[in-house]
Amino acid sequence: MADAEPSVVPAVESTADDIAAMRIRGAATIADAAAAALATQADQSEAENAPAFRRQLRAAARTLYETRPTAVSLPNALRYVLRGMDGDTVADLRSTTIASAESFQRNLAQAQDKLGDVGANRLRDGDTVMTHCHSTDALACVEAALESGKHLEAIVKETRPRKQGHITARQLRQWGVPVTLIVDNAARRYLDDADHVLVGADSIAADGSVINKIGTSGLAVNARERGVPVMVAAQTIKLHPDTLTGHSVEIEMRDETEILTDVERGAITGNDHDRAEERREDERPPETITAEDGETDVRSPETDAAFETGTELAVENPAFDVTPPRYVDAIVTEHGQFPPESIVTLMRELFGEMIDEPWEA
Ligand SMILES: O=P(O)(O)OC[C@H]1O[C@H](OP(=O)(O)O)[C@H](O)[C@@H]1O
Repeated sequence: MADAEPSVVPAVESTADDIAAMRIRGAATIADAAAAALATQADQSEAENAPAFRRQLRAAARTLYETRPTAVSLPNALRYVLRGMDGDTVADLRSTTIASAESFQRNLAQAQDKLGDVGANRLRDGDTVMTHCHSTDALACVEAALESGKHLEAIVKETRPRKQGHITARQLRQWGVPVTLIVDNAARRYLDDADHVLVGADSIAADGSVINKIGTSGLAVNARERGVPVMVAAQTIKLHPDTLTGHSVEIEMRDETEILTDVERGAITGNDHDRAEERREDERPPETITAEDGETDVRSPETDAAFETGTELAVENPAFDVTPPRYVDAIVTEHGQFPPESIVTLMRELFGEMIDEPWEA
């Protein structure tokens, strides 16, 4: 019989729920919360011996890992913390794991400050930046520029469906930056007023592709056409090590309810109660169909399809897209700025070729 999954402390479960529901969101913030949750697991573990402690920490990491698939900062955080777990006793394992989580969180904050200084050097006094979504790495560049005395203005894309642009607008206004909020579809029109497009990243692939909030790639293509440079602010925990060995980055598909309420769905389909899973079983075609001549047919994909016609509505809600490196001018990290095509050298230096998944061990 397989061993039961080790229990994880409630704080880990609630952090995982918050990440999945995007109450905790943003790649760096997710990484920070995941490291904190592992520290809490270590602190509150009641494991009786070292192997049991290790199993619990791995289970906690798996619980966090399975929340959202795209931002690589999450597995990179889990790897970092679990690599620091060291010792032969529960006491040693506890203290080293907590120290490792704290060290990760410190590095995260320092990296953001450093990349902010690098990014700020690209911004001139009087520039206008166009932003997409809400990125703490991107905002760190603006903050550093403001602190060095530069005056900036911002055109902030709303960023449907979750409107994280509103968070960006609020933060920029608190810093005294004049903000023009626009709907996503107005971006091309306002690019003529922008000196930079400034975005963050959830993952960066070895070829320099940038995986960021849905809408980034269209913005970058339009910016290239208008001659506006695109700057991606991404500390190195956003570099996706699996892409060094040919893996691609999974794009998260989120629930359609972020786009459509049930009432809106009903208005489109003409059906007030149109959720497929809620359709009453007696509305479905029978398993067998008796034709007028008495012949009996088994229900087929064709008859199912006919039933669906006119009632089903497909809604797709990808959370991220991929911007090819040719549309990106610079990736700004805590190690300096890189043309996207050369980011692979930094990835090799930081990660090597082989990547483990310590939560599976
Ligand atoms: O790490 P920082 O720069 O804060 O955020 C990076 C990215 O994380 C966000 O994803 P989501 O809102 O969690 O889906 C956005 O796509 C943002 O650009």
